[in-house]
Amino acid sequence: MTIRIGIINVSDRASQGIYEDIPGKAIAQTLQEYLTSPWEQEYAVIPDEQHLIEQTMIDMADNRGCCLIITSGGTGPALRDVTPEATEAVCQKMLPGFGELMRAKSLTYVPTAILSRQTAGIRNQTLIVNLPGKPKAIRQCLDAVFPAIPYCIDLLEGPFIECNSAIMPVFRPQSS
Ligand SMILES: Nc1ncnc2c1ncn2[C@@H]1O[C@H](COP(=O)(O)OP(=O)(O)OP(=O)(O)O)[C@@H](O)[C@H]1O
Ligand SMILES: Nc1nc2c(c(=O)[nH]1)N[C@H]1C(S)=C(S)[C@@H](COP(=O)(O)O)O[C@H]1N2
Repeated sequence: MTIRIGIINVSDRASQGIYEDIPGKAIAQTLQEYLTSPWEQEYAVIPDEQHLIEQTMIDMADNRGCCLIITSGGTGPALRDVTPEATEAVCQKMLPGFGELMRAKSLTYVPTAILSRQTAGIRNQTLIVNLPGKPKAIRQCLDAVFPAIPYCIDLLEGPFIECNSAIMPVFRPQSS
């Protein structure tokens, strides 16, 4: 089973070319370091438009076979920040522990971590995880939650993801 992972940078400015797409590239770079299994990426840089975010997530999950979609940006309190709303709209189940853990870890770096409403959820067999848009937040948040992601994808009957244990200590319960 091919491991296909979707990366979506939600940013008005990056999508207009005003910012370089640093967060999206940081996600791809981090996954490249973590995974020893071969994987392919689906990639998008889009503005903070809820309908477009939902359509991009649906396309990556339903048509392009992504077992995992990671978003960056649009999780804060600003008027145009709607990534968590889009995530909830396309998911059947939410996994609030992801947001709780990422905020807790992020709080050790910046007090404004509480401003992120980042969450995670499941659409059919696809796990969707939100990260904040700050480039530094990408690695900090992924390091916190990625140990549980391969097992989550096992439970969704997706592909078996193997990682470099020195860089990413994945945890799978013994009984699995
Ligand atoms: N390429 C980048 N270089 C430097 N900082 C960045 C970059 N992309 C994002 N950031 C930082 O992360 C923050 C959040 O970015 P994000 O794009 O999610 O939200 P934003 O500030 O609301 O941008 P926009 O209004 O364009 O959607 C930015 O305000 C900025 O401080
Ligand atoms: N690890 C980490 N988390 C972080 C930050 C950060 O710099 N590092 N910035 C916070 C800030 S300032 C905001 S406004 C929120 C939301 O960011 P977003 O709208 O770019 O998603 O993420 C928060 N979480």
